[in-house]
This record gives sequence, C-alpha cells and structure tokens, in this order.
Amino acid sequence: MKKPQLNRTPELKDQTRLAAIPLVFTHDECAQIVATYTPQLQPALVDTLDLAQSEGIRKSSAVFIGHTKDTNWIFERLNKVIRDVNNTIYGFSVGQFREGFQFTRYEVGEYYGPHFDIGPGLLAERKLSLTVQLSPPDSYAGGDLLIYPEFVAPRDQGTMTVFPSFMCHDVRPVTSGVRFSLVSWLAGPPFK
Ligand SMILES: O=C(O)CCC(=O)C(=O)O
Ligand SMILES: [Fe+2]
Repeated sequence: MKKPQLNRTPELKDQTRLAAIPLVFTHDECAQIVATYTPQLQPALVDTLDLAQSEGIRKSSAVFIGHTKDTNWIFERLNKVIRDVNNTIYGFSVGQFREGFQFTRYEVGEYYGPHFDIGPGLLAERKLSLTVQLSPPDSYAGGDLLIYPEFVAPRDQGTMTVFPSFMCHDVRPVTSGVRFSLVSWLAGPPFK
C-alpha cells in the first residue's frame, strides 16, 4: 500500500530541537563572568514561591544581572548569536532580551527539576531560552542540562545552547564540583 503523503510545506522548520554554538564566550571570558558575579549570588527562588517551596523544584544560587554599560558586551554577544540561530532554525517572532541574564551556581546536590520557562504574565513573552556553560566540563560531575524528550546540552565551556522556551528541561543534580551557567530569554509576542 502506498504511504499516505504528509501535506507538509517544505520550508517549515523543526522548532522542537536545540541549537548549540561553541565558544560564544572564550574560556577566559567565562572565568571573568564567574569571578565578577559570584559575590552577588543568593539562594534561587521560583517565581511567587518562598525558599522552602522553591527547593522542591529548584536548589541553586542565582542573581539577575541587568543590561548596563558594564554588561553591554555580554548582551551584544548573546544577541548576535541568538538572532542568527532564530533566523536559521526557529523563525519565531522575537523582540528583545527583557529580563537581563541569570547567573547561576549549582553546588553538590543542587538541581533544577523539570519545568518550562514560559508561564503566566511576563513569562508568556519568553520565546527562546539560552544557556551558556561557564564551567570547564571536567570540573564537575552530574549537572547535565536535559531538554526533553531527547537532548543533552553539550558541556563545553563557552558553548551556548538555545531551545524554545516551551520545551520541558531540567538540570540534573551535581554530584561533584560546581557548575556555573548564564541563562537568558529572548522575548517576543506570546505564541499563537
Ligand atoms: O542552568 C541551566 O543551564 C538552565 C537553568 C534553567 O533551566 C533556568 O534557569 O530556567
Ligand atoms: Fe529553565
């Protein structure tokens, strides 16, 4: 029997995958970001929850860093790369980085359980999530970023992984060492 033909437009993109771009930041730049923002870390909270409730979902330390003269070079780098990725892979309607970036540290036993980055209110405007691996891959064990159902973000230091903010993902518990990441979200009109 002839296979039924899917009536698919050839130019439709696969929007349920990740993109990994190596060395968006050099190893020295990663170390510089870690040294600059580590003193500002606080226990990370999930929106609207207190620390005890948050720890059921996420245990790590984090700080939000805004777009200023000092951080402009970081946003310029993120912006250029993520726009290229969006144009070639996702084709989403996107605007600006609206929330700054989140600098995060996961120590032994720390994790971020399965979640989406989109949600109510402002979170509805998150379109693309990005994370930069700031730690050398052999300086920690565990701590993999999984993007369900089938992807594992590359661990190489300076690599930026991009995925749609509607995809479920988690960070597995770190079992030795420390993992640092830089996370941000490119905003745009909510999905429809
Ligand atoms: O640390 C990471 O690589 C990802 C963290 C994450 O999923 C988030 O902050 O929403
Ligand atoms: Fe996330």
